[in-house]
Amino acid sequence: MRGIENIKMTKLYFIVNPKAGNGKAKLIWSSVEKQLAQQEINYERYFTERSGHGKIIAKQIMESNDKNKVTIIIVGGDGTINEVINGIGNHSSKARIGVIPGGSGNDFTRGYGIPRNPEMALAFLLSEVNNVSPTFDLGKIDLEGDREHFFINSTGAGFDALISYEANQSKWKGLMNRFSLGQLVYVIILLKHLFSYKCTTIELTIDGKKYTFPDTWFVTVSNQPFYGGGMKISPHATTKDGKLNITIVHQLSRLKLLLVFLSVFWGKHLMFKEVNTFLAQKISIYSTEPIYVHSDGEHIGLTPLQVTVHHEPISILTRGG
Ligand SMILES: Nc1ncnc2c1ncn2[C@@H]1O[C@H](COP(=O)(O)OP(=O)(O)OP(=O)(O)O)[C@@H](O)[C@H]1O
Repeated sequence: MRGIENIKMTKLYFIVNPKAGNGKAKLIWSSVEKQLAQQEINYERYFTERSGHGKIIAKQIMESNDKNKVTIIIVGGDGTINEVINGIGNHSSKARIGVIPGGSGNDFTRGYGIPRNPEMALAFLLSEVNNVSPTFDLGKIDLEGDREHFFINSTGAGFDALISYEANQSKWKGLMNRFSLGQLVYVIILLKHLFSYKCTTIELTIDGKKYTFPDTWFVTVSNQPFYGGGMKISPHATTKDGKLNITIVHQLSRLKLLLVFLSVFWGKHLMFKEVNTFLAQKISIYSTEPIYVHSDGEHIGLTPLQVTVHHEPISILTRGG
C-alpha cells in the first residue's frame, strides 16, 4: 500500500513521439494513459511535434526541476530516446529514464533488457519507480566546430551512417512500416550504394594509440550490442563497463560485405579477418574524406569526431542491460 502511495507522489514525465513506429506509439500512449488514470499516477505528458522537439522538452523538464532525480519516460523509438538523452545532456546524474517501446527498430529496449510488450513495460516501470535504478554508460561525441552530442546505443561513421541517413529521409520508410516492412528500405538503400560507395582511409586514435585502416566501409562505436533494428554489431558490448566497443569493417570486397551484413544479425561477422574490434574509453575518428556520422541511427554531421565515455552515467529503469 505504501509503495502505491509513493508512486502517486512521484511525478513522472512522459515524452511521447506520436509518429514513432509509424503511429504505433500514439496508440500505445492511449492505452498507457488509461492505465495511469486507473492507478491515479501523478504525471505530465508531452507530445513531440517535430524532429528535435524531444530534446527541447527534456531540457526544459530538467531545467525546471530541482529534484534529485527526475524520471522521464519515453514512448517512442531509438530516435526519440536519443533526443531525450541529448536534452538531458550534462544533467545525466540527476535524470532517470524509462522507455515504453513504440518505435520500429527499438534497439534500446533490446540492449537494455526492457520488456518489449508496452503493457508489460509500463507495469515494470511502475513497479520499479520507487527502487534505486542501476546506472549505465553514456557516450559523448564531439564533432569538429559543433556542440557535443550524446548517444546511448552507438555512434559511427561511413557506409552504415549513409544508409541510415537516406532511410530516415526516405518517404518509403513510413509506407513500408505500415506493413512491418520498414527494414526492407534499409536493404534497398544498401543495395543501391553497395556497388558505388567509395571506401576511405580511416585513422583512429584509440586510447592514445594510432591505427590506420585503408579502404574502410565503416567504423562503429557501441555501448550495447544492437543497432539498425536488431543487428548484433557488437556482440560483446556491455553497458556498464565504462568502455566503448569499436568495430571496423575494412578491405572487404563488395560481395563479401553482403555476407558480413547477413552474419551481423547473428553477431557472427567477427569471424571475418576484415572486421576488427577494440575496447576503449576515448576514440578519435578521422577520414581522408568527410563521411556521414550517426548517433543512435540519427544523422548528426560529418567526420572528424571524437568519442568518449561521458563522466556522468545515467540511471535507467531496467533490471537488465
Ligand atoms: N510530431 C512529429 N512529427 C514528425 N516527426 C517527429 C515528430 N516527433 C518526433 N519526430 C521524429 O521522428 C523520428 C523517428 O522517431 P523514433 O526513432 O522514435 O521512431 P522510429 O524511427 O519509428 O523507431 P526506431 O528509431 O526505434 O527505429 C525522430 O527522428 C524524431 O525526431
